[in-house]
Amino acid sequence: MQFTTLFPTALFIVVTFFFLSWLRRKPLPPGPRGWPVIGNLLMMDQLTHRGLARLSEKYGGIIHLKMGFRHTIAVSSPEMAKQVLQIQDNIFSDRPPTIAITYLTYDRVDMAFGDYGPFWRQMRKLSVTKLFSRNRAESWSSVRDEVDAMVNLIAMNSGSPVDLGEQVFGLTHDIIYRAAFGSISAEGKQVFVGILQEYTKLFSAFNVADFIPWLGFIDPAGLNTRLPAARSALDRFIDKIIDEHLEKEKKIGDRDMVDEMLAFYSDHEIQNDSNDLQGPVRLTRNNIKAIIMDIMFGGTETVASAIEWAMAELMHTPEAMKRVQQELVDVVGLDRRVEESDLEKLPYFKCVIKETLRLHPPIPVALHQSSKATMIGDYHIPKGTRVMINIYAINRDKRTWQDPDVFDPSRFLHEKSPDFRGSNYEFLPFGSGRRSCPGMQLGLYTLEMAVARLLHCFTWQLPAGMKPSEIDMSDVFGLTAPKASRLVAVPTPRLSCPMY
Ligand code: HEM
Repeated sequence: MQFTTLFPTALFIVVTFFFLSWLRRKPLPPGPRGWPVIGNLLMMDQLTHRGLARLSEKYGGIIHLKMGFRHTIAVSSPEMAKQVLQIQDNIFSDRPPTIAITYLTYDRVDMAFGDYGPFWRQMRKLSVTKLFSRNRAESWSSVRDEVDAMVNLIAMNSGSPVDLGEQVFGLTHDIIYRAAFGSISAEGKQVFVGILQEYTKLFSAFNVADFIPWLGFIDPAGLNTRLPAARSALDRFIDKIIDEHLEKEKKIGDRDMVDEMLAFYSDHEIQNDSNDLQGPVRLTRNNIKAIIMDIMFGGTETVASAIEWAMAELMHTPEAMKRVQQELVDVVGLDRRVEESDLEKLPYFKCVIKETLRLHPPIPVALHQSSKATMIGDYHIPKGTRVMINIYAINRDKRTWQDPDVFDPSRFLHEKSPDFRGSNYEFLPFGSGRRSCPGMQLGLYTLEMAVARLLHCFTWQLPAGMKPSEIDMSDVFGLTAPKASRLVAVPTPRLSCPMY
């Protein structure tokens, strides 16, 4: 056959093939129509837990948005969450790499932001067995000591309004700072909290280059200078701590999280795509710094916001407050402090904790990414699609929960009520599957000890005749969803034993 006839025939076959596969391709999930090039970028301010919940009422449990060049889906029903977190967990366990995250985590050499793979599995194993394990008694004792210190401080100010929000955010910073670095230097903590706050702002800042890469020169938030400044501040701070730790050998019982990681320290740069799962774990300075930031992000705002929400919901619902405080009197009495061993004997208190995590999941939207193209139901999900799992919307799904927006701890008294350990997809405060929270035990312990002691040691009143219905119950959306305004209340001691 001559070239002049061969070429058009081949071209016809190729074009027909692509046209037919395009026709056969399944549709993307439903969602609002976007504009050419920018897609749905103008809806950016609606992509909060509440905004996405509203969109899902209109379009269903899975919706598609095109953010610039990026396919994005939002999952807001238990059935769709099960698809992503269990049935196709192997495909949906990557994390979306934004420019800020990649830079601030030294190219994602940590656990929380790294993609699923052999390196991530090694980091996860190290975290679960060495850092967050119940066997690391030091972390658990730092929780008890710091909760006691907070209660003592509040007792000294009894009768006057206390900014409970500020107290509990300070508490979780102290706990994690001490568990990570072994000390509680006030000056060091202040510098570190400053770095942490800037990291939080940078992680959640909108950067148009994440969606349309050639628009990177538009930088209204000044990210191009703020990112290097934030990372250098962290380098200066943690390098000094690592050097100090390397100089001092510590006994097993005195080891903090940095000591635990330094046991795997290597000066040589390692490949984070290494397939060598059998070989020993080796950590560079950058790994250690990035993992410390995971622990700080994972363990501070999440727990603090849950403690503040529990207290706010109880003050907003006086019958629930009365019932939980009566249970503490009946089970523990008023002549000693509530201890860890009492917690299992406090069924209503446990329900208060669950109901708080249902209404106010500390991470309202979990972010994942697909590693290859797949199908969910009849919908096509392209490779590299960003997935927003709307835990907030799932925990308030009308089909599962009666009066979903009402704070009613007794709904969890029923034997068959869902549990939060990851196998009930209608209640997911800690996520589920491979990327679920590795710090759940430590987080729950802190949350329960702090709330139990605040409720047992004091009665709480609102300041200056304020009514429960006047408490501001709105939240702000970021990596977590804390109360928009701090909870202020007046404590009166109620135990007969000395408080400080
Ligand atoms: C009430 C307390 C807490 C809640 C509700 C919570 C919730 C969550 C959720 C929803 C995720 C994401 C799951 C997903 O992407 O599917 C997560 C991940 C994570 N959490 Fe927690 N968390 C809490 C406390 C903690 C604590 C105390 C730590 C550490 C000290 C921690 C460390 C982490 C880390 C490192 C990840 C990332 C895991 C990975 O990507 O593999 N969390 N947490």
